[in-house]
Amino acid sequence: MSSMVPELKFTTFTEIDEIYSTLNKTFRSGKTKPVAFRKVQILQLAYLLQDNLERFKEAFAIDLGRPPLEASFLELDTTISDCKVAYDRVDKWARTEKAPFNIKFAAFRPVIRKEPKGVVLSISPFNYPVWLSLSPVIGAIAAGNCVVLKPSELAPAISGLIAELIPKYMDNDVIRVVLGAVPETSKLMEYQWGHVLYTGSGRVGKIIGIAAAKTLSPISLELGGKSPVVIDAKCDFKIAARRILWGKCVNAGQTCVAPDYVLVTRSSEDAFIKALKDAHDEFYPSGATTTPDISHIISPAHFHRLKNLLDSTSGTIAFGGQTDELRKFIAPTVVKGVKDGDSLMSDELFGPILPIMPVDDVDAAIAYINAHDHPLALYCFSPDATFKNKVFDNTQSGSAVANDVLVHCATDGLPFGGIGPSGSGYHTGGFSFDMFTHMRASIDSPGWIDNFLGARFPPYTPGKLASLKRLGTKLPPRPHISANGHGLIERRSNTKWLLLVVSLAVVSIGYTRAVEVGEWARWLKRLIKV
Ligand SMILES: NC(=O)c1ccc[n+]([C@@H]2O[C@H](COP(=O)([O-])OP(=O)(O)OC[C@H]3O[C@@H](n4cnc5c(N)ncnc54)[C@H](O)[C@@H]3O)[C@@H](O)[C@H]2O)c1
Ligand SMILES: CC1=C(/C=C/C(C)=C/C=C/C(C)=C/C=C/C=C(C)/C=C/C=C(C)/C=C/C=C(\C)C=O)C(C)(C)CCC1
Repeated sequence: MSSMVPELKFTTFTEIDEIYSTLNKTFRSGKTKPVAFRKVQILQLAYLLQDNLERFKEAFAIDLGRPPLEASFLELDTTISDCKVAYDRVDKWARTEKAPFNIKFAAFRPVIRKEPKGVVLSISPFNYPVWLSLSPVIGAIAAGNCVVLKPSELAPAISGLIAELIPKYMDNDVIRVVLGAVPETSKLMEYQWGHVLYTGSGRVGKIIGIAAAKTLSPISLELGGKSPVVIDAKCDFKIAARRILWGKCVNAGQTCVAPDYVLVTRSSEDAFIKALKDAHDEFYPSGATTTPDISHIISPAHFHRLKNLLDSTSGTIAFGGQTDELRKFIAPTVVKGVKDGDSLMSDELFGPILPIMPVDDVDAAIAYINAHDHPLALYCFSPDATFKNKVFDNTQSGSAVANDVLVHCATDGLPFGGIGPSGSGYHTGGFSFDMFTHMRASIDSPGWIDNFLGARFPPYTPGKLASLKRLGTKLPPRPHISANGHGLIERRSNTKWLLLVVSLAVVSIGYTRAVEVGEWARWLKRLIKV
């Protein structure tokens, strides 16, 4: 490890106890409540990154062999941008919100107070060790919480750097980093938390979910899965191939929303693979095995997992396939003719291997997707709105992305999250703020309301019941259910309102006329007198 990168020293259990108790004390003191305090912390976090870009890039190279461009574009810039968005919008996010106007309840002056949940915990994975560690911290701080961050032990250079810099830039009584692996995370999960955000594999997600249930800590799970790509034979293969190959090769495929596999019609399989090969040769003109533009696999265990999957496939390697155990390197590899049940189709790949599964048509592609867990992302490349709608309307996934990959994660204003086995809960921007915020319902009831609501008090009488019934809800007309089971909602008749408007118009015109006639009559009278 470079001399600039600190050694990873795991946090002891005694220190974890102290951290939990200090942060709870801080939260109870109300220190994190003023929005101005939160904004200072958010800005400090942005400068933590901006002042140390070179150290972070170096740490990325150590942990993941990550090319500096990918480190900047995908993580450092994205996280700084998240800080700026939160800094600019937190005043608005944190503002007490009025409930939608409803004449029945208006007198209560109902509002939603945006309150922090308390001391929250974020457990992050190795693959995007800056963005997935610090972006949730931004949301948690913006929402006025105290935070414990547990970054991944598999990315020791980045996690160590974060642990070194957080105390230098941020309030140590409000945010702390716990370094460690399974024992330290298990210890953390013994406490009750205002909220737990877990980002990582579904396997560990289950363990964390069970632990959170024991203390009734609310939890969001950001998990993974196999994100499919559906290719329409009519799409521009050159554009589709470049984008898909980029999404597969970025961070050596170790991206939760990486395109996992491609579903393409049989007749287009070869043409699409040719487009992928052209993109590959354009990206890596002197070959993929020597390029500095591909990250390495995080650990020997993951390298061997991927190599075993590749060795056991029944598909044919169209290109790539080179591996180097010493460098934990796997070349971008496209495997053609992959069938359901293949080793490459069993689990999320999380590596630079792209299986191509030929299908008869788009219906077969949809059927395959629906027979498996809802993915974190579903990609569809097509110029045709009918094709895209067919794919998206008949499937479920965390996100539905047409004609690109990955960039939706960083698209301002969109929630990022899975569905079912790919996760629950949403983060980034205002969605992170909401995740770490308690929406505290609040009303202030005036005394005079009992003139209308006094009937709620015992002794209960038929008269009181009838008067409360008058306040009840009036439903629209009952829907007509047709033979095929579909319901038809009858349009509510507007005659009543029309009659009211017409009568008002008649009365006001009549009145004006009457006034005018009166004026004329007075004028005539005066004339006759003269
Ligand atoms: N949905 C998302 O936003 C998202 C983002 C990135 C990664 N992921 C998923 O994360 C996975 C890869 O990341 P990973 O390998 O670092 O995940 P992981 O589940 O192995 O580890 C994540 C975190 O959990 C901790 N952990 C591991 N085992 C534990 C245990 N038994 N008990 C308690 N804590 C434990 C680790 O220390 C780490 O901090 C992939 O499945 C990927 O799809 C999801
Ligand atoms: C330049 C001008 C203009 C155009 C601007 C445009 C078109 C800007 C487009 C920017 C885009 C598309 C940026 C995309 C960024 C995508 C990123 C950073 C993706 C990040 C993905 C991540 C972090 C994935 C993470 C996955 C994880 C964590 C899973 O494990 C105009 C046209 C506006 C005019 C002015 C000039």
